[in-house]
Amino acid sequence: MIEAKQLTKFFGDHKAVDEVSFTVEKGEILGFLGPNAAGKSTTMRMLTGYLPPSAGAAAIGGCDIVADSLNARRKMGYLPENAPVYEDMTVTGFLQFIARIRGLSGREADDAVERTIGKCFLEGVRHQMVGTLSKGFNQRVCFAQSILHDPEYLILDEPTDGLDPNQKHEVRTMIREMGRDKAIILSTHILEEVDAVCTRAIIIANGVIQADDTPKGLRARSEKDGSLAARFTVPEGVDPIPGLEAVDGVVKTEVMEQDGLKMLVRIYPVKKGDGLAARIAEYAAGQGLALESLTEEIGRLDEVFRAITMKQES
Ligand SMILES: Nc1ncnc2c1ncn2[C@@H]1O[C@H](COP(=O)(O)OP(=O)(O)OP(=O)(O)O)[C@@H](O)[C@H]1O
Repeated sequence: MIEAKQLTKFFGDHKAVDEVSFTVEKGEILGFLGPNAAGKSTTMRMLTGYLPPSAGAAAIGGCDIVADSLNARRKMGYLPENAPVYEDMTVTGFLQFIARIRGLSGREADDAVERTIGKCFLEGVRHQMVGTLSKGFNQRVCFAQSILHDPEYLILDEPTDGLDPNQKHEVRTMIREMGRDKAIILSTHILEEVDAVCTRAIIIANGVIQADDTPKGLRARSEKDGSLAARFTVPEGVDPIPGLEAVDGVVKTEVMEQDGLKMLVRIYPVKKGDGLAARIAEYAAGQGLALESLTEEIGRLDEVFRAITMKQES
């Protein structure tokens, strides 16, 4: 388990991280989301022992990151935001160097390097100098060093930053696979990454956790989640809105589009999933509204993210 207990960090008078607490179990992939300067990297640097907390504590697999730092670091892989690499080494040479730092030697080190080169799709550049790699391949090498010793716990600061769409897809697939038996935290600005990879997400703003939920649970916080989008044509001279608002279980409606007699109306239910769509369809048929489509909306993470983080800023 990765455990953060009231982690707090001051830089001078500025409280960058404010009593952040959470746990991540094996089998979980936690997305760490937040606007710029929210405190994501600072939290990760404290979790990995690169930055001492001003208050609070962190433990990796039961080892305190300050009091039992060496054991905690052995158990984890860390991909920092601007990961340092040795530019004048070849990719293979760099990974062999990392293997030695991780205490591997001989056959064990060779096997770990080969396995990682395969996993991270680095075969084609294995003899190239790290300093001459493209940004995306450089990021893959950084990722490779974090998983070389097959750690139980992984902390990844923006792991797909700088990758092209195909590479992003490959790295996400890899993270998902590794997430089956490891505990993983990844920070990202990309909300689709949360849907693609994470089993849970934390939204942090101004150093404080604002939400900690599954992607589905976060989407459900959107006002639009569970609302109905009804597209229909009304008979000449008919205003359908008062009648729609009087249907049992409707809170309010919102006209999204109107073009002559054609309308798109959003209908908000009192309670999600209580069969309102059937009642709306029945009402439309009774009133001669020609219903073209009636769909249930799914809340969007970007709306929830904006609502949560903007509220914090204002
Ligand atoms: N070494 C430091 N000295 C002083 N202030 C710092 C230091 N590191 C971070 N900060 C400040 O702490 C706050 C949080 O920074 P942090 O890098 O953790 O944010 P972040 O959420 O990772 O942002 P981004 O998404 O932009 O990478 C910011 O206001 C930043 O300027």
